[in-house]
Amino acid sequence: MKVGIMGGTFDPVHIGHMLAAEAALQGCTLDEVWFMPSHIPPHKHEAGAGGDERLQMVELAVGTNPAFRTLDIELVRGGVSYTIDTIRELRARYTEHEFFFIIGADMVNFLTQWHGIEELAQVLTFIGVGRPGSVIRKEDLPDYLQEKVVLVNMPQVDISSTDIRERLAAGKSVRYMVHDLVNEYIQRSGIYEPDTR
Ligand SMILES: Nc1ncnc2c1ncn2[C@@H]1O[C@H](COP(=O)(O)OP(=O)(O)OP(=O)(O)O)[C@@H](O)[C@H]1O
Ligand SMILES: O=C(O)c1ccc[n+]([C@@H]2O[C@H](COP(=O)([O-])O)[C@@H](O)[C@H]2O)c1
Repeated sequence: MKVGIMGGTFDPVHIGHMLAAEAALQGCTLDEVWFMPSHIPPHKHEAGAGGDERLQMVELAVGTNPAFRTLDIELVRGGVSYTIDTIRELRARYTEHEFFFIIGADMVNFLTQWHGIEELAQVLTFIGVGRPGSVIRKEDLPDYLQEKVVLVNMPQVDISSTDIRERLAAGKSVRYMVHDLVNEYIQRSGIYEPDTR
């Protein structure tokens, strides 16, 4: 089975993530995409919402799509979520699966900075999906990575979790930027309201 791992902080999950996953699923004929919230992301600020909350929002966004599922492996492991540790664990657990890792175009140019990138490039293929404002320079990557990065197009949406958190903090609507059920969850739980943190 061909599985695309969609790793992220998902603070919160938004339609850019869903469109990227769908584009990778279709563009690379994957069987499934597994959405995997990180515990502590390696290269950025710690998440605002807790792991359980981010996982719940991802579960709501994935819904009943039979090709999508959620994976709590990094939240369960704790600590900093290095992809190399995760992929080693997944390959040991699912010996028959072929793994792909889906990333936004903004991340492709920084792949060389990932922990254990040479080992990662041996055991999986990265799928880079277009993201507004990012130019993918595959030719700047070392040879061993160029052949392990596949690019797919997606309908471009200039949305980030940062924008969404800022909009919420300013009391603005994020309707249609996130799945309706995620929007309801955010409103009901108040997780991004400044006074609850
Ligand atoms: N609008 C988008 N289009 C394409 N890919 C995206 C988009 N938003 C996020 N991604 C990709 O999804 C993955 C997970 O992203 P992440 O959870 O960090 O969201 P983010 O919106 O970039 O968050 P933040 O604004 O908090 O940094 C990353 O590979 C990222 O590049
Ligand atoms: O392992 C690494 O060195 C590494 C460095 C940067 C990002 N990642 C992974 O890439 C995914 C997207 O990262 P982010 O920061 O956009 O949430 C997420 O699963 C991270 O754990 C992994």
